Amino acid sequence: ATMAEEAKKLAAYAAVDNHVQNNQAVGVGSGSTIVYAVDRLAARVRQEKLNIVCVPTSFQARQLILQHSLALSDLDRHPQLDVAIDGADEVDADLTLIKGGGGCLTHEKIVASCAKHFIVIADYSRKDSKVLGQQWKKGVPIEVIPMAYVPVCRTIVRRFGGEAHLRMAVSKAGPVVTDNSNFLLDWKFDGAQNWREVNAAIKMIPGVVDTGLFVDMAERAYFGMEDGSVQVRDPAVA
Ligand SMILES: O=C(CO)[C@H](O)[C@H](O)COP(=O)(O)O
Repeated sequence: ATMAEEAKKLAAYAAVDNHVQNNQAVGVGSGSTIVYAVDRLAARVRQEKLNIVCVPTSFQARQLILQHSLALSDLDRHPQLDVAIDGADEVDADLTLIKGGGGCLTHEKIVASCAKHFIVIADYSRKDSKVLGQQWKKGVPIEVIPMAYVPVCRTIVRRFGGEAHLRMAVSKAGPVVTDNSNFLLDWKFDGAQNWREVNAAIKMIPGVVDTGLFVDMAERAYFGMEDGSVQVRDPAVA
C-alpha cells in the first residue's frame, strides 16, 4: 500500500480501537479512509464478539456495513449514537472541517449531530491545516435543491465572494446527483472567513440543504502520519 493508504489505516484503527466498545450504536462515515475503519470494526466484532449496530452516512457506507455483515441500523431505531467516525477533506486548528468531497455531507452531518462523540480520521497529506483552504482547493461543498442551484450560486458569491460552481459528474453527462437526489455546489472562497457565521448564513439561503462546513462538531481528529505514528488533535480550550 502507498504511504497515504497506510496512514489512513493507522488513523482509522486508532479511532475504532479508542472509541468503540461493546453495546454501542456507531455512525459510519463515507469516503476512502472510512473503509479501513469498517474493516477494523468487523475484525473486532468477530474477535471480541462485540454487539454493535452501525448507522450509515451514505449509500457507500451502507454497502460497506452490509459487505462486512455488520448489523445495519438507522436513526429511526437508533436516534442516539454513542460515537460517529468519519473522514474529512480538511481539518483546521479548531477542528472545523470541510466535508463533502464525496458528496455525502448532509447525511454525514445529521449522523454526526446524533452522536455523543464525533471522531474524525485522516491521513497526514493535504488535510491537516491551520486554516481552511490552506490545502483543500476545491472549495466548500454545498448540497442544493436542483431548481435553486443558479440563484444559490449567485447569492453565495454576491454575499461572500469567491466562485461557486455546479459539480459535474465524471462518468456520466451532467451534474453529480447526491444520495438525496440533489445537486452539489463547490464554493471556492477567498481568504479567511468566520466559519460559524458563514455556515449559518449559507444554510439560511432558500434551496440550500446543508453545507460541508462542520463547526463545533468534531471532538477529536486522528491523523495517520508518514512515520507510522498517529497524531491526535483535540480542540483548543477556549
Ligand atoms: O466528507 C466526505 C464525503 O462526503 C468524506 O469523509 C471526505 O471526502 C474524506 O474522504 P476520503 O477519506 O476519501 O479522503
